[in-house]
Amino acid sequence: MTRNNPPRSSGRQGRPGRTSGAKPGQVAHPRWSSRPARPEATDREGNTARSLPPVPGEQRPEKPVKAAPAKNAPAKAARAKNATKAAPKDKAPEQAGPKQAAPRGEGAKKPARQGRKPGAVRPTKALRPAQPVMRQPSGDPLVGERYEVEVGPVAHGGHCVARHEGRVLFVRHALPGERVVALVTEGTTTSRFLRADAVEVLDPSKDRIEAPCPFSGPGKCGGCDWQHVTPGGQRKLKAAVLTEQLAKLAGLTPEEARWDGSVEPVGGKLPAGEVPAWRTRVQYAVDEEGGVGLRKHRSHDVQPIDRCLIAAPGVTELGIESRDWTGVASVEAIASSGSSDRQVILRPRTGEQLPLVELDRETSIARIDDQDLFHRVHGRTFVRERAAGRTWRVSEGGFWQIHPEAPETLVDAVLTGLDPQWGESALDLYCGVGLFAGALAERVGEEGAVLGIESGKQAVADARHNLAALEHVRIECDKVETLLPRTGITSTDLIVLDPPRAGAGRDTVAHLSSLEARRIAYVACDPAALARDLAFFREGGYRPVSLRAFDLFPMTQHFECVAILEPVR
Ligand SMILES: C[S@@+](CC[C@H](N)C(=O)[O-])C[C@H]1O[C@@H](n2cnc3c(N)ncnc32)[C@H](O)[C@@H]1O
Repeated sequence: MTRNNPPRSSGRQGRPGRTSGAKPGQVAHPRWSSRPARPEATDREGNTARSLPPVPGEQRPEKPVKAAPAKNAPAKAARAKNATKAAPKDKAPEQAGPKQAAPRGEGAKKPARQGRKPGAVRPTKALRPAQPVMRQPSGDPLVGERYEVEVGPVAHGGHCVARHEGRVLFVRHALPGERVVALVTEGTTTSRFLRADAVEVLDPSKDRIEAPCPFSGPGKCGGCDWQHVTPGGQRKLKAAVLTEQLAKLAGLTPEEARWDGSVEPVGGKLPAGEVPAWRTRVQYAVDEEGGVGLRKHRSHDVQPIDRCLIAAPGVTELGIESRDWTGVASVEAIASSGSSDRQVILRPRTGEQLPLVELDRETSIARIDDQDLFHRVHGRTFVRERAAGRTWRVSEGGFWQIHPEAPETLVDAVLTGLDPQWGESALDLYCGVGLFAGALAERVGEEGAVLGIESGKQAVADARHNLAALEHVRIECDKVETLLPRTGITSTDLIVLDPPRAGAGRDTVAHLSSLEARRIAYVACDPAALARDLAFFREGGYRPVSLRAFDLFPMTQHFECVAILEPVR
């Protein structure tokens, strides 16, 4: 059992965090050394590696420690300014109030709302969450209309396409070839398309099954898209989406993309009706009564649940669903698959104090404030994961693949595709806590060089910690599109890029295409962004020589791809 005992002191204390992961010039591989990397790259706020915030879990000095001697006074002054700016982030967590997240049904009384503390600083306007601008849709509303339709092909986004009297409908909970009654959930007479749910299936597909999850279905939880589909049927849908996106956005057939047309199952094939419990990170929403659930599709409404079937056993055993979370807006549960580490990250409702949390297992607890800053409440500020022969520290807010087998699967696909050689130089872009950088570094050896770029400061601190023993790895903190042109690197042997859902974009792809890499591995979680960027790579003289797709998000529309590109000769 874990209780988030209020922190005793007002801040983390001790020695300073690690400074730069590599000495200037240390990774200057011959092919990069024509214009060496800047000795002190800065992140987008002007911090250098030396002025980055200390690493949680390591100790920090009570007083600011003097930065290492600066080469020039202005840089030193800028660092000092940044250190001052960063100070509020390291503020001590407030004392937790006397409230308790008791098991639901124990009748915990709601304490009175707490007002703003005297002297507390109100966030500036820019820091307050933006209010969505609600546009009044034109035309007459069609929500609630029911149309009998023939369901057409699956589309990117977890729905199928149907038509009714010339109007396009995106229908969820349907399957291609089915005849269904579609209930319109969004749209008007002037909308380009309508959104709808299949509420009655008149002619079912052979891939349809009874959804194993009682919270899945029209108007219910938005977490899974394909609960009503056999595992094989889900992978066929994903393959159809990838085929369509490649054709539409890259002008490529599966053959031209060097893809065998399959989405590979991960973690063994399951019989229809069995749900893989793969989700090692679950973001729960909390309703007005303090009950947890998951968000409904395209809605802030909460679908109360008593269990999420795709949650990993390590998440389920925390017993999150059986507690009263009054005063809390959201609960994120993380169960490491590489260690016994468990972490729960709570976001209190505005103006509410954090309740005292009791869970069914030993768990680290953190709090996120109104400005999205993390505060340690109890235990560690990170979880430890295992992959590619290494232990990885992943701090709060840092990226780690959710499926327990994803890191190994993707590292294997990347290394197989790139076939790194001893002494080669490599870039790991959008490197997170350093997963691919670490795997590449082992292969290229100390004669080689690996540069990782990542914009998240804490992820960078984790990556530097995780790869501290590898002298030929350097991690820099900034946006790829900002830093890469400033590194002075004009060529490299290998590139891995694993961008967020939006992809890398035209300018970054153009820059990467100019680096004369022998091979590029593109790890993609969005098939549309991948296809668009493959078209940009073609403009830059690169073509896919292999493409693989992995079902790393079973029961949902999502999947992961690894494309290996080579220069067109
Ligand atoms: C899909 S994750 C990949 C992380 C890592 N490769 C892994 O597998 O664990 C994308 C990462 O890119 C970072 N990121 C997002 N936008 C970025 C940008 N413009 N420049 C650099 N990093 C960025 C995110 O913080 C995140 O860590």
